[in-house]
Amino acid sequence: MSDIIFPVAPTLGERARAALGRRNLVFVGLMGAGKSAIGRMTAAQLGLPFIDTDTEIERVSRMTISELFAAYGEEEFRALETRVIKRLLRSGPRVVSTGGGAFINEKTRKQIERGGISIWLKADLEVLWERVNKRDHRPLLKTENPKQTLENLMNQRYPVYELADMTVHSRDERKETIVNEVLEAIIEYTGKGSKNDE
Ligand SMILES: Nc1ncnc2c1ncn2[C@@H]1O[C@H](COP(=O)(O)OP(=O)(O)O)[C@@H](O)[C@H]1O
Ligand SMILES: O=C(O)C1=C[C@@H](OP(=O)(O)O)[C@@H](O)[C@H](O)C1
Ligand SMILES: [Mg+2]
Repeated sequence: MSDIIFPVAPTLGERARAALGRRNLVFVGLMGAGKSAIGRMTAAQLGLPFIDTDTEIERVSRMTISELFAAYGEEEFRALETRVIKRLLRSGPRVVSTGGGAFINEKTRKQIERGGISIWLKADLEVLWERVNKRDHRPLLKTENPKQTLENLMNQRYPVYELADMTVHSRDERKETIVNEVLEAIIEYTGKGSKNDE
């Protein structure tokens, strides 16, 4: 008796992986948007390696982000961030989650534009605040009024994040739902004849 082979429809992750091709996927957005968490889960669905640029910076410098800011200041941190991201994007494909300020730095943004496709996780102030409020490892929020600081950063940065190739609304929903929306966004974006098409 011959075996009957049933065709199996590719999963959403497999379809998005095929659409991405050799390109890197780069998460951008404000602190608390979910870049690190959603990036890691997206990489698992795509079957690609994941790297968080803050984790990589901490590994190479053997210091925490807070220690780096305290010892060398934001400018030095940005210079290190630019170098690390440039190196990470040279090879791939992988999923890269950046720190919130990376895409705002023009040099880093150009590298991201050349080295991959970018996705902005866009979130409202209340959602961001609820999430960042729980931890105190973000040096830029060690101010008198961190919620106001976050709002100021939103006003300054949202026009720049708008330049990302894709946008997904990060909100009070299960992380799996957001990951699925990211995968759908990749399929839609690449299907439209995106830049760096393969
Ligand atoms: N959709 C979500 N629902 C609930 N919590 C989330 C969601 N997305 C992210 N988080 C949580 O919010 C916090 C901040 O997320 P994180 O990935 O560190 O953000 P970022 O890297 O953008 O600063 C983490 O504790 C993360 O688990
Ligand atoms: O917004 C920023 O300038 C920063 C965001 C942080 O990363 P997350 O966005 O992952 O919190 C981290 O890179 C650093 O504290 C600076
Ligand atoms: Mg992060």
